[in-house]
Amino acid sequence: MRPAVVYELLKTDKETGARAGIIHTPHGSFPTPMFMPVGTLATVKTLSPEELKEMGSGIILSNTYHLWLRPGHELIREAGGLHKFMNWDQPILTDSGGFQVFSLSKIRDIKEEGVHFRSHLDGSKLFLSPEKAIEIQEALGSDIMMSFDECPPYPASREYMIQSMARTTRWAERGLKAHTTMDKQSLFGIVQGGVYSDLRQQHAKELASLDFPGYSIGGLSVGEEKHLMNEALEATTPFLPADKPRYLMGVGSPDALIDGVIRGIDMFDCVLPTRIARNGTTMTSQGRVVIKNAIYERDFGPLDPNCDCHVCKNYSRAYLRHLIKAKEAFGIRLTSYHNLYFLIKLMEDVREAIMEDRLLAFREEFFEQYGYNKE
Ligand SMILES: CNc1nc2cc3c(=O)[nH]c(N)nc3c(CC[C@H]3O[C@@H](OC)[C@H](OC)[C@@H]3OC)c2[nH]1
Repeated sequence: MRPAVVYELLKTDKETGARAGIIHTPHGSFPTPMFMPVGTLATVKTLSPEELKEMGSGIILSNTYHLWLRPGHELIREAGGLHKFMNWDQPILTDSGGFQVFSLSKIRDIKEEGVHFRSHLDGSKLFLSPEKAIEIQEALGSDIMMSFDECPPYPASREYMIQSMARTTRWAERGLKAHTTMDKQSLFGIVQGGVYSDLRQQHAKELASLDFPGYSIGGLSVGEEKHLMNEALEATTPFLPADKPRYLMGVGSPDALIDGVIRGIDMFDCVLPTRIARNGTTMTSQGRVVIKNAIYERDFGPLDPNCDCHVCKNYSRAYLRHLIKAKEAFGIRLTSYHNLYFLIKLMEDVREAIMEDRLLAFREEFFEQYGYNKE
């Protein structure tokens, strides 16, 4: 079966094994490494599809769990699918809902057939399974779908992890069977294993043998220390096929993105840039700027003098500070736009460094400028 998602590897950085490539999907192609804006409820909060295209966002995310509960996947199917519903004609990636069940709903009961839980909206009884997660994502018309998995709580014992991984593999196989109703495959397997390197390697090999068109690395960015995430990646990516994309779920901050690319990751998502933007915290080439800080009251310069986004070219720190303190919606739009632009541009700069075999030098310089080395 020809997969709908095809990875084209263009270059591997000589020093690190980091990759530059292109991912082709039914709704178009995008360059990697790529940061993917999160649009949980079928909108990247406060920003329009036109603005997302303008900033270079090649693909956005939406969330199966949330859209299933509200407005419902059948409604979106009747609307002609998620692309039409939200007026986004480029690639969309959706999660399987597993993570949200475990992170949002209090009462849940995990069984072999799936997870019984209550809606976090109205407490109604719900049931999510590998087959149901495929049905919802196909109704949405997602270009890249996630297998239904368990993202175990952190920390989890080895015994729990071994049982959970085995069930996640069985669920992944059920998803592959349920998914062939589409004429092409666009389902990613999700590698678990917590912070146990041997389990990470084992699960990567297990899922690699199922020949998915792409692989997500789950179970991370759940509170573990940065070095444990990096070690988990080092135990995982070498055992995933080099000709398939790797997506690190829920990551993240500028340093974690660069360190993930160095360890063979191609795709990232995180709510961080839009979440911190809502209280006026921004990412700039000189590190974080918390715009509500009084030092910016009469700072009529750009948010980031090294950024060429329309926010940094047209608005001052003093104006942004005024809007955020006044809780003006336009202020949140501007900080959200800039933060997403910053991470998408960072991935473009990283991609260029890979093409020129100078990623470690880039990392050194970026960390210095951003102020990471001061920590
Ligand atoms: C923050 N740290 C983090 N670690 C994660 C680990 C997993 C995991 O092991 N399995 C699954 N299935 N999902 C995970 C997710 C959720 C990503 C989604 O969560 C949504 O963002 C909150 C977004 O939905 C638009 C995104 O869609 C792919 C994680 N998020």
